[in-house]
Amino acid sequence: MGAAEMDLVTAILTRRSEHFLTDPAPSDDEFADLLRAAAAAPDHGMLRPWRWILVRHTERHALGECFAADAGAERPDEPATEVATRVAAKVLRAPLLATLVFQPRLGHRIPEWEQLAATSSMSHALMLLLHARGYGSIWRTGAFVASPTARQMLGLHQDERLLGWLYIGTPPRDRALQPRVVQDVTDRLSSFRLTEVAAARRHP
Ligand SMILES: Cc1cc2nc3c(=O)[nH]c(=O)nc-3n(C[C@H](O)[C@H](O)[C@H](O)COP(=O)(O)O)c2cc1C
Repeated sequence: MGAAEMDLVTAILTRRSEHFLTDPAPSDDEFADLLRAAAAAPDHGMLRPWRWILVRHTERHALGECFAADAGAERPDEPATEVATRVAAKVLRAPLLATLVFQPRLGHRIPEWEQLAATSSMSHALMLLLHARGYGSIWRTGAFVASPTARQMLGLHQDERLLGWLYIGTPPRDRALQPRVVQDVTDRLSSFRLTEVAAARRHP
């Protein structure tokens, strides 16, 4: 990883979900390289309870057809062919669709929610690393994470859960890299004071 890459605060504040992405996307080797770094995210028990399935090129169309097959059943008011065309085209919004699969170790001493937290931490780290390299990404979920057709085509096991897709590619060239307006979240912050506990005990 090059030292010239963006500093951490800049990367965090300038990363945005990118809705329209084009070539180039990272190669398989570059993706693996970034993933090795992202996998350093905190992971209780170091279980790495996840895997990625990369979908590119014409394989995207096969995924789009899975989405269309499942969407058609859910939208009876719209003509089926229109639904199919619209939904199938969604996969063309980026050259690389990295499928995030959660593989919880069931019955493990590390609870499932902690495994999910570790997976989410890794995914965010990966988005930041992609951004620092000049790529854009967006984590997309929606109803298709439950698509039985997509699950079957991608070869998911029964205990695995689809957490969605990182759509990855290059953002438009004129995309301004403005740091976002930092939100005040101090209302989500408090400091515990022992004196308050003592007061509550005295006056319950
Ligand atoms: C788990 C997860 C699922 C998401 N699913 C979608 C989605 O299905 N469609 C979408 O447009 N954005 C999706 N997003 C992106 C959020 O909408 C986006 O992060 C949010 O609007 C804030 O924008 P920002 O990432 O540019 O800060 C998802 C984000 C996360 C973390």
